[in-house]
Amino acid sequence: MTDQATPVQQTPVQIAHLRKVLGGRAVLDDLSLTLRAGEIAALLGPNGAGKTTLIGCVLGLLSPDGGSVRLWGEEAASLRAETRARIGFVPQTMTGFTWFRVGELMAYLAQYRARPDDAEDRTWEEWAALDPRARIKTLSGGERQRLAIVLALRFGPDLIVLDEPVASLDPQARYDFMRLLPAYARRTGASVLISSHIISDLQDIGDRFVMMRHGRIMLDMTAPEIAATVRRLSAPPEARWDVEVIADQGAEGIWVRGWHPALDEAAAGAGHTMLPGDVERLFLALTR
Ligand SMILES: Nc1ncnc2c1ncn2[C@@H]1O[C@H](COP(=O)(O)OP(=O)(O)OP(=O)(O)O)[C@@H](O)[C@H]1O
Repeated sequence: MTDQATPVQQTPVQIAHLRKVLGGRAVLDDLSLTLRAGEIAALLGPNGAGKTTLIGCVLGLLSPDGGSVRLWGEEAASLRAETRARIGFVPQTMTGFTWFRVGELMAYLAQYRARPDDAEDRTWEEWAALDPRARIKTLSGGERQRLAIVLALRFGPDLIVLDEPVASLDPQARYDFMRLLPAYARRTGASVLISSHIISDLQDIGDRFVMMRHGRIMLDMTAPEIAATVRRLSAPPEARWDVEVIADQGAEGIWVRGWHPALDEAAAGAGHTMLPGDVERLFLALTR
């Protein structure tokens, strides 16, 4: 999706025709995606779909083999330091820094950030509830993940990139985090790109759902768009309905896009039973 009205310098992430080859294979292929200011994009895809590779390209850790990745108009792989300081990244698992104590690492990394923000510091530190004197090597997996989240968010980033951030969190921490994160985005106007396999979590917070498979984007829609324009039909649609088949599950049904209410009567008359689109069912159909 592109937005002609928004200057590229104000567009947090603009990816055009991205191609990334790893191990002699195109892991990302002709992938285009735009993330606007204040938007939360949920990145969904089965194992190996290319989500982490895409995130690596957004963070400039991987260079494109084709196409471009721009953050606020700058090439992701060669951002200015002040632009890089606007990004918070939460990795799948936090490795390294194990010899530090929690409080020491926070203080150390604080020196490198452009805009310390005491209020944000407190919000996230209270959520994480970590002992600042604890050595990182003694933290549990979930506690390390809390630390990774605090380190990424406490300095008020304008773009937050999270790669499967909640898998190791306990239910209460995950529940609270999934409320704090969109509240932060609303409060600050930050944009969020978050990947997770826990679709129910993303359903509550995502403005847009970007579904990937085999290195390509299969679908990029908002939840209301999915509800309004996607249907599962019990039989193939008639050609004159002018809808696009996006997944054919045979006896389980056929998913179409481009539905509109005027077709309801025709479908009922032709004996179709219909199921409205929802994020989880659609994802499962598209990635089966
Ligand atoms: N350095 C590499 N060399 C070769 N292939 C790689 C390399 N890194 C990743 N891949 C392959 O690229 C594909 C995409 O991997 P990626 O980690 O981006 O997927 P993912 O969607 O994040 O998966 P998951 O949900 O399992 O974390 C996989 O098939 C993986 O094996």
